[in-house]
Amino acid sequence: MTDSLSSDAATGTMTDSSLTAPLVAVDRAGSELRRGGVAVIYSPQRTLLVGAAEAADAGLLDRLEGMAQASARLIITARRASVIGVPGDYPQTRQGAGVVALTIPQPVEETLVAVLSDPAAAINSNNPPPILPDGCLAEAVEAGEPDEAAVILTKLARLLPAAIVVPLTLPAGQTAEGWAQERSIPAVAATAITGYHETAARTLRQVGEARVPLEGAENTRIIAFRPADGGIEHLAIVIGTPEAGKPVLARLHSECFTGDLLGSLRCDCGDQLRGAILSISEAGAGVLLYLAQEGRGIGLVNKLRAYQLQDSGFDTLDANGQLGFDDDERIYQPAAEMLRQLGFDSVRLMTNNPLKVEALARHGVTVSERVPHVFQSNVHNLSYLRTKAVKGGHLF
Ligand SMILES: Nc1nc2c(ncn2[C@@H]2O[C@H](COP(=O)(O)OP(=O)(O)OP(=O)(O)O)[C@@H](O)[C@H]2O)c(=O)[nH]1
Ligand SMILES: [Zn+2]
Repeated sequence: MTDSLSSDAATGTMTDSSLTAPLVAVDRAGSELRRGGVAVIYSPQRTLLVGAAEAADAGLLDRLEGMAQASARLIITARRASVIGVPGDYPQTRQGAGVVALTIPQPVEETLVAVLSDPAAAINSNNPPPILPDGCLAEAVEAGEPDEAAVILTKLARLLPAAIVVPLTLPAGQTAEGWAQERSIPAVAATAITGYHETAARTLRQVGEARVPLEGAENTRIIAFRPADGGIEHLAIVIGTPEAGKPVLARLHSECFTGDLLGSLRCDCGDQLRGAILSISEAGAGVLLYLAQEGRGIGLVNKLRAYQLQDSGFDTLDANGQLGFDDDERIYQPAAEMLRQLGFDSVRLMTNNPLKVEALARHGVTVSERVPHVFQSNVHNLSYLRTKAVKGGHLF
């Protein structure tokens, strides 16, 4: 591999090994956290040894504090901090709210980590918010710090958004990467984590394509796009032959295992997916992007957790907040990149969600028209749809 940009002959896309290396480092560190292991996250100023709060049993906590010879702190999102009643001066918005570092009693106990980071543990512990023990200190973390990257890494790993971190004092002359390598621990730069989504989108390339006749849309091709770290693929479902140079009828559909595949009545996704395919087919041509961002970007497991919270009274947006997520964690750079590679720079977008229109425009795709995409509600999804309209600004 070379460090220079090179053109992929089959797709015309650009690949760059200097983009791939950080993606792979993020992927390795995230996998390690999912397995209950530790990773090193570094910036020019600070190096942290990190584990996922979700995996924090006594063994992991001992390992973190023992290896780093320092006290662990719990990093949670500002949204979770607000839910559990952490006092302090940190942003408490519903979107992109940053993270808070909690200094908690030493040695850090796994049950306290669970109660602070996991609403299910908090509910089961009969310990309703505010649940912060006396003497805990909360500190807002500056954007770009490795602590913030640690939480983003847990999100990328589709875990609860919370991390245990211990500062590392490196021996003179040793780099964070060198320290980690000696101990067979993955190391990743904080900037690689914070820039992951954008970099991954830039490296998407077409890796597979086939004709797949669908019910009601027989002239259909499916094209798979994969990022350079071998991460999860997004799919373009191209129906008919969209005319070049004219706005293409397009639907951005975020993966919903329960709705799309199982026909869950909790949401409207199944109807929207099949409805979009039929409408595009009836219109003659268009494209549906099937985006791998289940549960508005929080992953299937966290969506199931959110459903459980909804069954105890929280609406779809507040359930995300209880877990420490933003209302909507989705990103649309991959969609914009796929459209670009397919040769579409202007779309007639089938959506009720103004955020999708804004996001596509921000990523350089012209939305010439918003085409409403509304389906009949049912008794199970009525309040979900109402919340999206009243609190989420969806246009029904
Ligand atoms: N976190 C969370 N995700 C949900 C819930 N219900 C559905 N989803 C996810 O929401 C996404 C559905 O979004 P879309 O239909 O693409 O988008 P939308 O924001 O409703 O906008 P439209 O284009 O108008 O449909 C899928 O990823 C679902 O898995 C929920 O209660 N909580
Ligand atoms: Zn759904």
